[in-house]
Formats: sequence, structure tokens, C-alpha cells
Amino acid sequence: MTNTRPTAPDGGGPAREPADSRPLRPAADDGARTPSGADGEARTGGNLDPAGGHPRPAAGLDARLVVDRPAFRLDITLTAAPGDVVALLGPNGAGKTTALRALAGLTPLTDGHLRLDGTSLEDTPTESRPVGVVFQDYLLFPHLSALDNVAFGPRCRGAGKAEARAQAAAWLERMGLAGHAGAKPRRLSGGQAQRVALARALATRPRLLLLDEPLAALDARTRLEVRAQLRRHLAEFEAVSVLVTHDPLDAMVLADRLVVVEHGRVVQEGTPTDIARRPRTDYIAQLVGLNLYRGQAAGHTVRLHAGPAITTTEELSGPVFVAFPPSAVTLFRDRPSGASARNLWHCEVAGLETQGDQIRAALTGDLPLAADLTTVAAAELDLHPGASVWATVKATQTHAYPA
Ligand SMILES: Nc1ncnc2c1ncn2[C@@H]1O[C@H](COP(=O)(O)OP(=O)(O)OP(=O)(O)O)[C@@H](O)[C@H]1O
Repeated sequence: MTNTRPTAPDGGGPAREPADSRPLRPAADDGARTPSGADGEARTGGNLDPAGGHPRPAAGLDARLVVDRPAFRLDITLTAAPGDVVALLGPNGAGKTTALRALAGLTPLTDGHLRLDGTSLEDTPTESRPVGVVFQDYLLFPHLSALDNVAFGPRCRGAGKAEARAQAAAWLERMGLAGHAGAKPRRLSGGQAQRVALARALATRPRLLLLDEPLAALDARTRLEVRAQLRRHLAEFEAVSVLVTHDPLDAMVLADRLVVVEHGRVVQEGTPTDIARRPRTDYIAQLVGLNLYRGQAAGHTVRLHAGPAITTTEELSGPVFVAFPPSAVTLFRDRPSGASARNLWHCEVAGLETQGDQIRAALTGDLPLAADLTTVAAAELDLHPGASVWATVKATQTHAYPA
């Protein structure tokens, strides 16, 4: 692992944890250098994995991670080409950290495989794997300057002190931190410390960069800045990056591809746009802020498994999903007469929540749904929990796709 060893040169580093304890902690430093020539290979080349039908890239990451625990099983396939940024998203307990720990070599695989640039990592000691990790809480050595924290990686790879420091200085410069090279971590802001941690991971030129909730410890303003910087650095990074996050915005901004994990399984993967447009589980629909239903389509009508029918513009048949945003819902206190919307449901307000300058109403009744309206509209409608309302959605505002 790139960024820290169990003990720093003078013995002050974080202690190494047992192989499968929590939280995720760095292990030893990277000793192996990247096989050269892997960069620039076809991003989607390779054979098909006979088991899962996933492309098996010659360069990049090719993993099936199976971890069995008494009450939990992780079984996910992850492939990524050099240059890809993949975000693992999922609810609490889905298995994201377990997957990251398995990729890092901190949690042993029960089954599956883990290959990087065509080489199996399973036989490579954790500390020799070309893997870098950036942790949520940075885990910088407190007694070392920013420069020496970053130089630590190259040092462990065998670089001489002067060379390691020169490389570290170049990385700090790249991160816009040249002026903080001599600062100890306690004198750095959260955003600066996170950039030092990223520099430390990148300074060993890993072939797999793992980021564990990299922005979670930052306040909202710093987060915005660091997110933009991280996006730039990840875009420049030539090998595979995998990040774990709870935050859909981080995932959408930082990643080329999202892999959504629920109950230890991949439930959906695709580009952020595809996932936002065609969510396939309630968790993802909530994440991207859509109302999502499942039903049987016949022409322009989708009969929901539990509930009424929804009229759509798409003409489909068979099992489908139908989605629409809360902003597409119009609410009335009295049943609208002559409303052009075909979709009209009688509901009750279950709850109201302020979201920025909008009010999000949670409705139950004919169809459980979320509706957004302005504060003024909510006041005019005299909305309150228990209030009876009529909800309409135009067919053109819905989106139906095969399930
Ligand atoms: N060291 C461990 N020993 C036994 N069970 C564990 C261990 N670590 C995690 N688990 C269990 O494995 C499952 C997956 O946990 P994991 O931490 O990977 O999920 P997660 O998606 O990262 O969740 P969160 O978002 O809350 O961090 C959970 O049921 C968890 O309780």
C-alpha cells in the first residue's frame, strides 16, 4: 500500500490492524513498481469472463471479490481499464468497505480473483502490491512534515532520501501545496491534509488507487473545493481509481462509472447519467431523487404491481420501471376539473421537509410519491401532515424503461 507503513521511519506510524478489523486502515507501503507499457492500452480490450460475461481486461483491474462472513456475503465483479474512475455506492452495510479492504489486500478473499494489469495480486504480499489508499481521516504521520509524509512512499520503494524528497516536493507543487511542505499535519486544514494524503498515495505511482470516502471529513465549503481538485487529479491519473462514497454528488462528479452495491451484490452499474436516468432499485431512485415504480406495460399504460396505472409517452410491453422527478408533480387541494394530466391520484400528506428553497412533500394514498413545490405554493395550499391532496403528473414527464 502506498501511503503508510505500519511504522514510520522512526516508529511513529499508525499500528497495523488485524487482517479483517474495522475501520479500513493502511497496511504497508508499495514496493512494486508498475509494469511499464500498460498505460495507453485499449480501455475496454480483453476477453470475456466465462463466469459473468464481464470483459476481462489485460490492463487495469479484473476482480471478483467474494468474502463470506457469518451473516454476510460479498460477491461482486469489478473491472476497470487504466484511467477509469469507478465509484462504489451503496447503503450502510452494503459491503463497500469490505470490497475496498479486499481490493487493498486487508481482507482475504473467500473466493474469486484479483488481477491488476494481468497479474494476480493474491500471491503478492499486501505491502508489495502496487496499490495506494487515501483514507477518510488522512492518516498522515503527525510527527512528519507534509514533505516527509509524501516522501515516505518513494523512500519505502527504495528511493534515496534526496530523490524521495525531490519527488515529494514535485507532488506537493502539483497539489498546490508547495508553500506547506514544512508544515506538520496539525497545521494543515482538512482540505490540505487530504491533498497531502492524495500526494502520498500518488507518489508511489500505484496501479490501483483506492479512496475511502475521501471527502467525508471535510466541511461543506472545503468539500466543494477539494472535490473539484480531486476530480482534476483523478482525471490525470493514468491507472485505475476506485472510490467508496455515500454521497451521490461525489460519485457523480468524480467517477466515470458507478457500481451500486446492495446486500453484498452489484444491483446496477453504469455511467452516472445512465444510473440517474434509469434507476433500478428504490435506493438508487432515492439517491438520484426520483419516484420509481415497477409494473407491467401495455402500450402507453403501466399497471403497477401495487397501486394504480401510470400513463407514459413510451410504448412498451412487459415488466418495466416508471420514474419521474418530484418536480414533475403538481398538487391541488380540490380535485382538478379538466386537468390535462392523465395521471391523477388522490393522496395524503405524510410529511414535509425543507430542501433549499423548496418543500419536499412525502405523500401516501393512491400512489406513494415525493413532490416538490415552492414554499409559497405550500403555504397557499395550506399543506400539513394529514392534508388531503390531488397529485397530477403529465405523461411527458414520466420515463418508462424495461425492467
Ligand atoms: N470485520 C468484520 N467482521 C464481521 N462482519 C463485518 C466486519 N466488517 C463488516 N462486517 C459486516 O459486513 C457487512 C458489510 O459491511 P461494510 O462495512 O463492508 O459495508 P459498507 O457498505 O461499507 O457500510 P457503511 O456504508 O456503513 O460503511 C455488514 O453486515 C457488516 O456488519
